[in-house]
Amino acid sequence: KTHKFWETQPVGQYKDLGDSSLPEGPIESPTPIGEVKQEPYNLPSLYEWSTCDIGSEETCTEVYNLLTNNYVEDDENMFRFNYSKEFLRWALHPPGYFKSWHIGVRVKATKKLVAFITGVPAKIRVHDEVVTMAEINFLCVHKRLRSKRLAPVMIKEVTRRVHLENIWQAAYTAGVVLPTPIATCQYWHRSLNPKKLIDVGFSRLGARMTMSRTIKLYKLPDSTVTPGFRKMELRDVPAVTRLIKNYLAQFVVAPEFNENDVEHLLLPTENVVDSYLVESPETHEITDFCSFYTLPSTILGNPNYSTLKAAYSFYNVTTRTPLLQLMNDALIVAKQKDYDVFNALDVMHNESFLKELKFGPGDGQLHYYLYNYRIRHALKPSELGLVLL
Ligand SMILES: COc1cccc(CC(=N)NC(=O)c2cccnc2OC2CCNCC2)c1
Repeated sequence: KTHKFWETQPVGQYKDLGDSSLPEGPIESPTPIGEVKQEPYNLPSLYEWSTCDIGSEETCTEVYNLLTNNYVEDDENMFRFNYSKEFLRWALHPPGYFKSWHIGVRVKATKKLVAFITGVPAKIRVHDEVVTMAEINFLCVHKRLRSKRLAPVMIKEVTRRVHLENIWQAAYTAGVVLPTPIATCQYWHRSLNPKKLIDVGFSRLGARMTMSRTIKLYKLPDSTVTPGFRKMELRDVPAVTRLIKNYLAQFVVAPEFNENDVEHLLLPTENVVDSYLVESPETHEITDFCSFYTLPSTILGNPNYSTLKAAYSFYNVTTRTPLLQLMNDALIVAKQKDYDVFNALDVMHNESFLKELKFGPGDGQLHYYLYNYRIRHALKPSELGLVLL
């Protein structure tokens, strides 16, 4: 497949594959700040750039509506991600965020928001190099404006604005293969409400399986089993930060979290992110942690249901409790909170529980990418300690 745009960018190129003489690390050197293009890239004449203040209720609603109607769908176009407004405010306002990296495209004549792309700053370690990067997300072009080549100019514009803050690398994911993935992950789903999942076509009744047998197969206990398992609270931030920093150190690519990051990203926020920990009843030491974020999907064209309530595995750490048992408690809590499905990628140590906890493989893959940073060999998913929203 020809990638007219990506062949012009500082990313691993197919022609470089196998050329182990190329060093790991930045592909291009930083541009002297005075030489970074000061003015925005040109858009087609009908459109204009519009920095979006997600903190504004009106603008957040415009972004929400654009994504709700035009963002990523599954391969069979049966579901579309339906990020909530509170999720968008949370995802786009991490410590140190730049409003200028929340970029919209509007129709000049009507001011209608028709496209969007975002970046947020994050410290990502690659092997033992900690690099400040932009995490790029929410690239969305209105369905009616597809194949007008808007995406390349939006990617160049967010790159320009990231460069203006003296940041030269980025991380992003996509369901499509571009030059060149640093890792390719499989996604898995654990049914919590199998009857609804089958009704809406997310799952199919197994061969030689009845509906009642299927409901029984996925049944979970009413309450969690690990002694000391409880919701994370503000007072837990220092201990959880220590726990997660130590745990993520084992992966080749992983975020470097400080206490501010942990407080923002992992402290429970209603309908956005849930996190639990195990506090030893004897020593009161915090030994384990699990978390998931809430990303519903609109169900396209089903008469009985409009929304799929999905939990996405986020960061999970064990030092005492078996990961299998901790994750089963996460499933139990998600079921208690009426989620229909619990999704996970095969990153970190997730592979060790997926099959045993009755996850089924999804029908797609999620590819991870770094911009302007070469990694000599693609990573196994188990070497990846980074979960993007
Ligand atoms: C069930 O509704 C869907 C609506 C749109 C797309 C997909 C399939 C899909 N593309 N799933 C994932 O990318 C995925 C599957 C498991 C875990 N995380 C995921 O993606 C996350 C991380 C990347 N940004 C989107 C959310 C499913």
